[in-house]
Amino acid sequence: MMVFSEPAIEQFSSFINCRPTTLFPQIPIVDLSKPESKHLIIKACEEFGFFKVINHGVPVEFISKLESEAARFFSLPLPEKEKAGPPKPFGYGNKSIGQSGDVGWVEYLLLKTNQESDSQTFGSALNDYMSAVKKMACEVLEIMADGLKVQPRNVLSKLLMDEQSDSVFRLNHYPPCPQVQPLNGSDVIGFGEHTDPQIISVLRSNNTSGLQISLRDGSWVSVPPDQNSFFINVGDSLQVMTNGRFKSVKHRVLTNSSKSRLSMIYFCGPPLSEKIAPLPSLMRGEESLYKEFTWFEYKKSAFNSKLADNRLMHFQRIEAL
Ligand SMILES: C=C1C[C@]23C[C@@]1(O)CC[C@H]2[C@@]12CC[C@H](O)[C@@](C)(C(=O)O1)[C@H]2[C@@H]3C(=O)O
Ligand SMILES: O=C(O)CCC(=O)C(=O)O
Ligand SMILES: [Fe+2]
Repeated sequence: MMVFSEPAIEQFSSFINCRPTTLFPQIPIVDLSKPESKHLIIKACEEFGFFKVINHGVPVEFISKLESEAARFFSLPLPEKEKAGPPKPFGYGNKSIGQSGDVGWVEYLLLKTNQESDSQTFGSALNDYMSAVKKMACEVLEIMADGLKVQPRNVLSKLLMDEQSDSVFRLNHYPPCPQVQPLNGSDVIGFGEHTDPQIISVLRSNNTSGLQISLRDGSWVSVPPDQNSFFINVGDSLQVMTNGRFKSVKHRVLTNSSKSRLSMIYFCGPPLSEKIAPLPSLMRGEESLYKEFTWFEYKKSAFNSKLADNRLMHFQRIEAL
């Protein structure tokens, strides 16, 4: 059972007034089985830093098995869930996100990706799902490299394939938040606005709405949920690797008044020692917009920041501003 009680919502400070919500019907859809996918991916990353993937090859039974295991986990009594340990860096958390005081109407589980899980809770469902999603993420990154005309085509995907890859997996559960209506139509924040620090994030959710992305003009649009597809976010690291040609997408989750949302996200990170810098073949004589740094340095700084902070700001070259 979820631990959020009625009085808790009154103390809960994360409300925003953001109605009416605009839908995002023009969301780019990339069919991975089609040759034009490379052009569509580049256009989507340049325009939105976000797109939806169909014909992804992740077996539907892997998805539904993990979804039902996750739903079972989140329905356990709190002391059972807390046996997963606090989310510092891996474990179960609720309401509190990160170490800098952010809160959301969410409970979650943060998990390692680079070692076979012997989880009693999830059995083989976790490994099956993560392996299939990692394979699909590599395919997306290879098609992206083709679209960018950078070689070798595994220049990005090899960072995920590396044994030391610092990827993270996250299960988020947003219980229904029925108290929303009386509060003057305000929305309760499930997960506050932020960009993801990694290369790309691969998100799958059940059919409950809530995810919003920010467009280049600063407006927020709601992403219609689609449980049969995956959504890809451009992260800060890919912004740097493309020297700002792609921008990491600002996104957030608002709670739903009647349905719970369950999302599973694979955050594709490089090894800690990896230098995050623009890909040389993308730099036609231009200067890097960013200082040199490793993923370890970026992650350390990111994990000390607030969710909504512009984390890349500290790594921009002043001369290039
Ligand atoms: C407030 C925070 C939570 C976060 C670490 C941070 O200090 C800033 C980035 C946040 C984020 C967003 C994407 C992923 O959900 C996440 C696991 C990550 O890598 O960066 C979270 C971090 C977290 O929840 O610990
Ligand atoms: O749960 C979601 O749908 C998105 C959450 C998110 O953006 C994150 O965990 O970084
Ligand atoms: Fe995110």
